[in-house]
Amino acid sequence: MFSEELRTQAAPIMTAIHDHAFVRGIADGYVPREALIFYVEQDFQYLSEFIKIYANAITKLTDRNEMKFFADSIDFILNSEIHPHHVFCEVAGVEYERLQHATPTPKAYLYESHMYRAADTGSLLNILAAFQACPWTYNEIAKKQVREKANTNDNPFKSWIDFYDNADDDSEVSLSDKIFEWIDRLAENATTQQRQQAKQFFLKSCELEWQFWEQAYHQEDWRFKDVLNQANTL
Ligand SMILES: Cc1ncc(CO)c(N)n1
Repeated sequence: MFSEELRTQAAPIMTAIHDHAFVRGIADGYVPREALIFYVEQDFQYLSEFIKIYANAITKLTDRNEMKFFADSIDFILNSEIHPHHVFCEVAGVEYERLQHATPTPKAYLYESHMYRAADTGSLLNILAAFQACPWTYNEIAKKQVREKANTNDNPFKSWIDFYDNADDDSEVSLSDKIFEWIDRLAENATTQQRQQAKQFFLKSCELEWQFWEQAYHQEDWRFKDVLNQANTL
């Protein structure tokens, strides 16, 4: 199965994500305030781009069920995925509304551009492969932390963990499993070269997920951020 190959090859990246200080911090109930704020600022922008890319993907579809999948995903980001952001804001003691105006950092910009590049190929397999790192890695993080019983009542991130553990709780099959099934169906009719290209999109997205935690943890920004900000006000 193609999706099994994807998971196996991404395993070292997934392990590094589980072990990342930010992700461990969620399990342990402590993440530095600056890291939480930086994450929410960047993730807010990232998810807005995601909505646009999903909307764009709909234009490549003819099947109503497939359209519904992307429409539901947009709805999920707009109406549900604000919850985990609120959890981080509450722990950091900042208002969410204050964190919605950031300039995407180099790594976030790279990840967003990578998604657009996948969408530009016009191949649904590439688009799904590039997107899949997003629900897959978060669901894996949450499932592992639930197995480790990290979601205790005294963990301030309990409801973040529970959210991504049950991100799709109206069904037995998780959202990321459904996407892997869809990827497998498309891969059956793809050439070896097309599968390789999709794999590159998936694996790079997995690394970019790791990079996203990393840049937030260390607040890695543009070296000349003041130049960018100044140019905005002129
Ligand atoms: C960067 C990133 N990846 C995945 C998710 C989960 O949807 C998220 N909120 N942000």
